[in-house]
Amino acid sequence: MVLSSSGLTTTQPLFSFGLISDVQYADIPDGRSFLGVPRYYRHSILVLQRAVKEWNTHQKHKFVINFGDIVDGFCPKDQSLGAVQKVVDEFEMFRGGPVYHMIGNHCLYNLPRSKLLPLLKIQSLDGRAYYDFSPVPEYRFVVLDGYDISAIGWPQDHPKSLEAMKILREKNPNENKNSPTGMEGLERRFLMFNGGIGREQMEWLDGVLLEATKKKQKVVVCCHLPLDAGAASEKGLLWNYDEVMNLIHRYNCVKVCLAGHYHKGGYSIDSHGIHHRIIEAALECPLDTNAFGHIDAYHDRLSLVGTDRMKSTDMHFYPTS
Ligand SMILES: Nc1ccn([C@@H]2O[C@H](COP(=O)(O)OP(=O)(O)OC[C@H](O)CO)[C@@H](O)[C@H]2O)c(=O)n1
Repeated sequence: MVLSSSGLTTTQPLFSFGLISDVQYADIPDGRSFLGVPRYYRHSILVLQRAVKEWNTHQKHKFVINFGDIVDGFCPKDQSLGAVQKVVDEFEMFRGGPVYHMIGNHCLYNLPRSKLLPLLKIQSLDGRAYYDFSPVPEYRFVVLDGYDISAIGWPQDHPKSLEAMKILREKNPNENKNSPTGMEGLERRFLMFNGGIGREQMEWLDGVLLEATKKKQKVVVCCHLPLDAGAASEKGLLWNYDEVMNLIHRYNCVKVCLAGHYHKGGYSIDSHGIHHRIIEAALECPLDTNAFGHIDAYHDRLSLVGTDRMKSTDMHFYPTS
């Protein structure tokens, strides 16, 4: 406990970290999404620069998490490598500790995993992009690879690509597999710009949650793709979000799931008391507006302190026996 400037006692967080999502930078003029929402491709890197400056000013953040889609799919392909490097370099200006990246669909429109993962410093075998880390003994972060089973990012004849195309052919009747036309409700998630978690990653997740439970750690699950329909459009959900959540619900250790992809942002608490917070996109910030923030982590809650378009959210953990 410390005394605040108002004279009230406050509890110090165990640790803090910065967060930002969907920078989707490209050196191209402003444009719009498929559905007509304005996108500010050049301004988004300025949002990131302001974020890093603020995180450095705080001098308390232990690390930063980038929730994916570092560069936009409209980035001219001969500029992809340079554009990703340019955004990574901006993240590297963070002085407090490591920056943890995850991959999104727009990253994969630009570069194959073999080029992308080293640039994002995601150490992996065979192109896998899932990992975990524990910044303090009380907490564990799990970063999922939502494009493990995906029709983008793997060579066309790769087993994971073939598995993804099979799912899309079975689930999506449209010729354009990015289109949800004629699909109903939650089935609308079976779009090519989404993906799924494969069996091996599910087994790995099971092992991490078991170990975290034994160590009495609180777990924060991070994925580019949202895991709860209450917090995002069904068109943005992980294909097998239901299987992943069924696994997570078998344990009591996961307290919060954080994601990007659904640019508007969102928030829900699911039937097991797990908080789902979707992070507002930096890409959709008009001139001189921002969408970044930081999270203060306590024993009993995560408190997201957002800037501008990123809403602040207090996530108190559901009591477990
Ligand atoms: N009905 C649609 C929607 C999109 N597309 C094409 O799919 C590609 C990806 O779309 P985009 O909106 O850029 O994807 P984001 O990751 O930025 O956003 C995801 C959603 O917001 C999730 O809720 C792009 O080439 C679109 O033109 C399409 O063909 N048909």
